[in-house]
This record gives sequence, C-alpha cells and structure tokens, in this order.
Amino acid sequence: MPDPIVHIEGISKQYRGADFKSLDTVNLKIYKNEVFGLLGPNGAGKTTLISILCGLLHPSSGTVYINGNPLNENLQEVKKLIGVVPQEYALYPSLTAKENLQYFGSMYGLSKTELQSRIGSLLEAMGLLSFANKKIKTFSGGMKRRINLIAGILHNPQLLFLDEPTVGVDVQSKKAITEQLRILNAEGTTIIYTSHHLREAQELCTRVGIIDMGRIIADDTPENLINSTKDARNLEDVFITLTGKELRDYA
Ligand SMILES: Nc1ncnc2c1ncn2[C@@H]1O[C@H](COP(=O)(O)OP(=O)(O)OP(=O)(O)O)[C@@H](O)[C@H]1O
Repeated sequence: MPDPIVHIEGISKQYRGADFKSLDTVNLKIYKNEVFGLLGPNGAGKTTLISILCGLLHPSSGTVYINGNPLNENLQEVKKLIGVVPQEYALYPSLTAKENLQYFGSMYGLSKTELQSRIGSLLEAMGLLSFANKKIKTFSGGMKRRINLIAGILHNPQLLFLDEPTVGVDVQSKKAITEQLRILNAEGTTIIYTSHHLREAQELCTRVGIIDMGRIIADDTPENLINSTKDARNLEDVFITLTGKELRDYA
C-alpha cells in the first residue's frame, strides 16, 4: 500500500462549552488520486472534520498528516498544496467575478499571465466567461457556487477539500461542478468532499466514509458497501441501514 496523502489519526473535537464530542477518535487514510466522499446526517461532524483537514479548525486531540507531515507543523507549506471550497461563499459581492478570482489567485502566488489564462479557461469551462465582468451580487446561487469552486482550484491543487459543493444548485450547475471535479481528478488532484447527494457520491467517489455522531461507521468503495449491506440497491439504502430513519435535528 502506498503512503496516504491524508492520514487522520485519532482526531476528536469538542467545541468550547459543548457537552459532547463533535468528532470522536476519527481514523482514516486517504490515498493519492482518490475521490473520497464524506457522508452523514445533519450534525454528524462532516464540516468539523473537513475544517480540521484544511487547517481552519484545531482538533481537541489527534493528528492530521498531509504527505506524511503533521499538518499543524507545516500549515504554510501545506496551504500551497491544497485547495479549499467552503460551504459558505467566500466571495466579495461588489466585485466582479474576474476581480474576485484575481484576488484569490494573487494569494496563491501565480504569475499575472498564468493567473489570467487559468481564470479565462476555468470561467469558460464553467460556462461563465460572458459573466466575467459582472458583479457577484447579480449572480444566481448556482453561478456563485461555480465561482466558489473556481476560486479554490486556480492553483491546480494536489489536494482539494470541498464542503457540499453542489448544495442548493440546479441540475445544470451541479453537472458543471461534478464534471470539473472529474477533470481535476483525472489530472491528478485528490478530492475529499462532503455531500448529502448520495447518488452523486455513488457516481463520483472511489471511496466513501459514512460519519454519524462524530464517528466513522463505514469506509469502503460504494460498490462494496452496497454489496455488503442486506437488501441495499444503492448508497441511499446503505446510508439508511447504517444511520437509521430518525430525524437529526440539532441546535
Ligand atoms: N462552532 C460550533 N460550536 C459548537 N458546536 C458546534 C459548532 N459547529 C458545529 N457544532 C456542533 O458539532 C456537531 C457537528 O456539526 P457539523 O457542522 O460538523 O456537522 P455536519 O455533518 O457538517 O452537519 P450538516 O450536514 O448539517 O452541515 C453538531 O452537533 C453541531 O451542532
């Protein structure tokens, strides 16, 4: 087995003032070129885990290794290798699409010509070239999600983290986003993403981890999970069998 690109060892997280652990001793290894889907009910701990993996949040205990090195000791180096697409839009509404992307691109240290060419080709791939000079505040939710994705991949990251990249978008935007993820993966980017779209995850992921109440309760290829779960026809059946039908409201 090759060395994992991401090694999560005994990660727990208890938020300040909380009387429970949002993550409880999570162990996972993710390998180069995987598309790893982190699936789970509301409040399971997906955003917490992905935020820890990209260095935005500190765990209460445990260590994340990226390419064999502890994340907390190499954060600045690791940040050059990773792309992050957060659930919330990180865009400036009064700036145009192009201005937003130039701003994000300047943080990755790309040369001006490199950046212009990358912005142009990604806007085109995402069907947004003719909107390059329009302000973000005029964009629909689907268009903002696509710009959010472009902002996270301008520097062709080795490792890409996405938190629900297709939430709340129409079928066309969803298709454009998943197609772009496939292209990036084919070009060598390892992808770790959270989603509630189980059909999408079944099609896109080489492996999925199901998380519930802060613990990883299953971790395998979609095919193996379906085959090893009684009467399961798809990932949704596996998910319901493992996590139950009870509603997961939390506040
Ligand atoms: N900043 C915070 N302070 C206290 N508790 C938090 C905080 N953020 C999340 N939690 C709690 O941690 C648990 C996990 O939340 P998290 O957002 O990671 O779940 P999730 O799986 O991403 O959920 P969703 O699918 O609803 O986005 C929940 O019980 C949530 O209420």
